[in-house]
Amino acid sequence: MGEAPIIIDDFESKSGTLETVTIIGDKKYVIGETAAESFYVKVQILDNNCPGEWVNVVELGTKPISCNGHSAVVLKDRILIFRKDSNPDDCIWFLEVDTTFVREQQKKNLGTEVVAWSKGVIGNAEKPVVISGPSGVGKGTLISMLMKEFPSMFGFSVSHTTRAPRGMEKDGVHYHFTEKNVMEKEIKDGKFLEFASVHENLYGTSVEGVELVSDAGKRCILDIDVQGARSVRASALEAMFIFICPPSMDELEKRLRDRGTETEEQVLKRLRNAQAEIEQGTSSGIFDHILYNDNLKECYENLKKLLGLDGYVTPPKSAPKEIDLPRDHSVSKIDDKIIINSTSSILEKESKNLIMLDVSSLKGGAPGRTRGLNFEAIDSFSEGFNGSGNEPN
Ligand SMILES: Nc1nc2c(ncn2[C@@H]2O[C@H](COP(=O)(O)OP(=O)(O)O)[C@@H](O)[C@H]2O)c(=O)[nH]1
Ligand SMILES: Nc1ncnc2c1ncn2[C@@H]1O[C@H](COP(=O)(O)OP(=O)(O)O)[C@@H](O)[C@H]1O
Repeated sequence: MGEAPIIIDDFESKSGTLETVTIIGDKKYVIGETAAESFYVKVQILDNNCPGEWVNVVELGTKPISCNGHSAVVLKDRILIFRKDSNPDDCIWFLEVDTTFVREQQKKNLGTEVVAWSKGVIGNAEKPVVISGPSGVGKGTLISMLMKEFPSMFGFSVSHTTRAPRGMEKDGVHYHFTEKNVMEKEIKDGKFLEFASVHENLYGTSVEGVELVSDAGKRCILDIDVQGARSVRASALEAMFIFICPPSMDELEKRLRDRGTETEEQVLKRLRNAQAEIEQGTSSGIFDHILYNDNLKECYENLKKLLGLDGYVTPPKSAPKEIDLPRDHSVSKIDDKIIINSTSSILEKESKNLIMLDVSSLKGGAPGRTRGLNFEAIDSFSEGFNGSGNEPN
C-alpha cells in the first residue's frame, strides 16, 4: 500500500454527482453518489498504470444509502467515510480496500478488484455467541430459555437452510427456508458470513442476519455446526464459542427420537454425524468453552455464568452515545485520531465544534460491522485548538 495518500475532500464534479477521490498507491478510488437512475453510492477505481481505464470492481457488503455528500479519510487498509446529513447512528462507514477479508475475496474473484463496505459502530458491543453441538443435544432449548429470560439482551441470527421446515417452524423466524440454487447464488455474491453442508443440506449465516441483531442493539446468538464455527473463527467477527456436549450417545439418541421431528433415516444420519462433531468440538481448539447438557437446569445456569448473567441485575437504561456530525466540516488525521471540525454556521460554532474520533481499537469489519470507535466532542476554543481546516492526510 502506497505512502502519503492524497485526498480531495468532497468535491462536486461536473456531472452533478457528489464524489470523493482517494488515492492509495497506484489506485484512485472514486466514491460517488449518483442520481443516474436512483440515488446510490458507487465505487469506481482508476489504476494509474492503465490511465483512463476504469477497473472492474466488485463491491461487497451492505453499502450506505445515499446522502448529501460525504468526506473520506484513509486509514491503513480502509477508507473512513463520514456521511453528511445522516442520522447519528448511520454516519460512519468504512470502505475496506486491503483488509484480510478483501484480500481473501480478491483471490476468489481473480482479475477483479474487490472492496467491502462495513458500517462503523460507536463503542464495543458485546461479542456474538456461537453455540454448536450435535443434533438433539439441546442447543435450541438452551437458546430459547436465554431469549425468553433476556428478550431485550439477545437476538437470534436467523440462518438460511435448504432443508424442509418442520411442523411448527416458521419461515423468517426459525430459518429462512431457501431453494438451493438461490442460496448458492447468494453465497457467490458474498452475502454469507459462513455456510456449510450439514446432514446433506446447505445451511448458512447471512451477513444481514447478524447485522439486523446488532443494529437492534442486541447480542447476537448463532446456532451453527462445527464447520460453521470454524469459518466464523477465521472471520473478522469476534465471537464467544461454546460447544454443547451430550452426557452420552444413548441419551442423545433418546432425545432425538423423543423430539419426533426426524424420519428414522434422518435420525440415523444425525447420529452418525454426531460422533465426528463431538470429537471435533471437544478437541479442535475452536471452542472457548464446553458445556455438558445432562441436567437442563444446571446446564442453563452454567451457560448464564459464561455469559456473565448469574446474579444478573437489570442495569438502568442509558442512552447510547451517538456522534452528532456537523453538516459542513473538514476532516484531518493525526495518528489514530480523526479530527472533525465544524466549518458551518455561527450557531454550530457556539457549541462544541470539534469531534475527536479515536480509531486505534477497531474491531470486526467486513463482512459485518466495524466496532470499537470512540469519540469525544470538544470545544476547540476552550481546549486551545486553533480549529484550522486541515486537509486530511
Ligand atoms: N454452518 C451452519 N450450520 C448451521 C446453521 N444453522 C443451523 N446450523 C446447524 O445445522 C445443524 C442442523 O440444524 P437443524 O436442521 O435445525 O437440526 P437440529 O440441530 O437437530 O435442530 C445444526 O448443527 C445446526 O447448528 C448455519 O447458518 N450455518
Ligand atoms: N438436558 C436435557 N435433558 C433432557 N432432554 C433435553 C435436555 N435438553 C434438551 N432436551 C430435549 O431434547 C430434544 C432436543 O433438543 P433441541 O433443543 O431441539 O436440540 P438441538 O437444537 O441441539 O437439535 C428436545 O425435545 C428437548 O426438549
